Amino acid sequence: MSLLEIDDVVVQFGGVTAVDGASFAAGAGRITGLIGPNGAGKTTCFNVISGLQRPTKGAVRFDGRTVTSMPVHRRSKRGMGRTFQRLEAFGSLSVRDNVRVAFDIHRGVTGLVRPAAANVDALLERVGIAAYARERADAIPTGTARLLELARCLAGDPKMLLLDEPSSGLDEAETDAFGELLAGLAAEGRGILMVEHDMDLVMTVCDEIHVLDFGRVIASGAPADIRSDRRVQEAYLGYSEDAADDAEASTGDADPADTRHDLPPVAAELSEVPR
Ligand SMILES: Nc1ncnc2c1ncn2[C@@H]1O[C@H](COP(=O)(O)OP(=O)(O)OP(=O)(O)O)[C@@H](O)[C@H]1O
Repeated sequence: MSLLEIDDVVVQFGGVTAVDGASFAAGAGRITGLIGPNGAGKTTCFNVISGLQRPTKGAVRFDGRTVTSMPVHRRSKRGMGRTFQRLEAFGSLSVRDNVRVAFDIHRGVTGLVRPAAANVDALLERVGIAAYARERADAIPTGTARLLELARCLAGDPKMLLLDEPSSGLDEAETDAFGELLAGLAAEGRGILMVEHDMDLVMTVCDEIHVLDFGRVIASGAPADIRSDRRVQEAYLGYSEDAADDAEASTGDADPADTRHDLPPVAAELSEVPR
């Protein structure tokens, strides 16, 4: 049994089916990617997993227990931590105080017992933002603010981290360091499930990837399998490379890949991932 299991989840918003019978799992000690084109249902799945959205149908199991109807704070207490696309830190507090408050919140302590300063500073150091400790949270760059979100989440010592576009705003060197940080967190036995548009990062760090399209899981597997999966290529590119080769062989037409500069960045990146 995996640490996190999503079983046949459906979410309908009026006439819109955002998630359409999705089932997938994410294990302890593993980095699992949840990818898919815009509007595929990734954020809605995250909301169902973390408890912000009640599914129309289906179940979520976490750490051996069905949590489908469990409120957000109880899931959090059981070891589920989440970061958001929008940033949640207290803007007027320093980076260090934001992490200090997160320790307090997770321990249910308000002001009476302070977390050891060493714990706060060690966490800032670990996620790579110690240099910003004294800065106001609303004055730091977006990428750094995302790392602050992660630090606040880690203050709760979660078994499972749900990360929504964690690398956006990071430059290449910061993204490499972030990938190493994720690998270290997984090596400690934490499960990581992340929605991420940076395909290089996803393909480098994930042990397993689930691909959503129109609310359905269209492929699950190791990065190498996902890269070459015909349905995934079709979902991102509008055609598969096998089909393109077939068409070229029969008509002599130009390779449709020549039009890839018109594709959204994520699709272009997927097509450029080395095989
Ligand atoms: N509260 C809502 N009310 C109505 N429709 C919604 C709502 N939330 C999401 N949707 C629709 O559900 C579908 C899935 O949206 P969702 O945000 O989960 O996709 P996503 O894969 O996270 O997209 P993106 O990569 O652009 O963030 C979309 O068609 C979206 O417009």
